[in-house]
Amino acid sequence: MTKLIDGKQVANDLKVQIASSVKKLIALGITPGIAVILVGEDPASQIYVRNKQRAAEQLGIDSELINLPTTTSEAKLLAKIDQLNANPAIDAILVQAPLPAHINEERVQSAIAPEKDVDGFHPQNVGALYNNAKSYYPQANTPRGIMTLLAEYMPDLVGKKALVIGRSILVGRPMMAMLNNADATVTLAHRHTQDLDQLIATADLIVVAVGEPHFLKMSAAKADAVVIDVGINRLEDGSLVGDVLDDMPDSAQLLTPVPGGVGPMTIAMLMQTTIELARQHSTFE
Ligand SMILES: Nc1nc(=O)c2c([nH]1)NC[C@@H]1CN(c3ccc(C(=O)N[C@@H](CCC(=O)O)C(=O)O)cc3)C=[N+]21
Ligand SMILES: [Mg+2]
Repeated sequence: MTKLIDGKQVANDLKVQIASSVKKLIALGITPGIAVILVGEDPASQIYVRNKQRAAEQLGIDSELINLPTTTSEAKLLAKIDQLNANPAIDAILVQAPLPAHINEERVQSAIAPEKDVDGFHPQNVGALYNNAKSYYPQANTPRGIMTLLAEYMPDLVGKKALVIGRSILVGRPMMAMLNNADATVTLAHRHTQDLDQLIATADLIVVAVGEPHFLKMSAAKADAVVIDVGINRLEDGSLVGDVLDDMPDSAQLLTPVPGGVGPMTIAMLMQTTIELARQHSTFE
C-alpha cells in the first residue's frame, strides 16, 4: 500500500501535550475558553461543531456553543460577536463556515477581535501570515495541522515543489502562505489553471482541497510524492471519501487518509490555538 500518514495518531499525541498545558494554565488561574457560533442546522456543520466541543471538553478547555437560527440577521450575529469580544472568559471565537447566504462572511470575520480570532481569518492575522510576521498571531488550523504533519513526514521543505490545489480562505490561501514561509516553492492551482496534469506530475508535495471525490489519482503524481487530502466528501451510501484516489497500492508515496488524516489535526490545532490565545490574554506571560 501507499504509506499512510497517521493524522489521528499525531493529533492524539498533540492532545496529550495540550491537556498537560491546560492543567498548568488552570493551576495559574487561567481557564482557556472557546465560543463556537453555528448559524443554522446543517447536519455536517452540527457534527463538526460537536467534535470541536468534545475535544475541548476532553482537554479541560471551557467551550460554549451558540446555535442561532438560519434566519438570524447579520446585525444580530455581529452583536453576539461584540458581546463575546468583550467577555474575558472567552479567549477564542469561531464562527462555523459556511454562513447563510444573507450574511456577509467578510464583515463577520472582520468583526471578531483579532486577538480572539482562532481561525486566523481576520485581515490583520491574514496579513501577518502573508508577511511571515515574527510576533505571535493565530493561524488557520487546517493548514497549520498539515504543517505539523509535514514536520514529521516531510521535514525538509526547503526549495521543494509544493502544489496547492484549491484557493479557499479556509485552506488553500493560508496553506500557500505557510509553505512559502517554510521556503517551499509554491504553486497555487485553481479551476482556471492550465496544464494542471504537468504540475501534478512534477510536484514533490500536493495539497488537494477541491471538494470532489477522486479528483486526484495517486498514479498521476511522482513516484515519491507526498499527498495531503483535505477533501471530506460524503457519498450517497453514507461513506466518507477524500479528493484523492489511491490507485498505486505498491508505491513509495505518502498519503493522508480520509477519515483519520487532516480532519483530526484540524481539531487538535484548534485547541492548540485556543490555549495560545489564552496565554496571550493572561497577565502572567
Ligand atoms: N470557522 C470554521 N473553521 C473551521 O475550521 C471549519 C469551518 N469553519 N467549517 C467547516 C470546516 C471543516 N472542518 C473540519 C474539522 C474536522 C473534521 C474532522 O474531524 N474529520 C474527521 C471525520 C469526521 C466525520 O466523520 O465526518 C476525519 O477526517 O477523520 C472535518 C472537517 C473545519 N472547518
Ligand atoms: Mg479564562
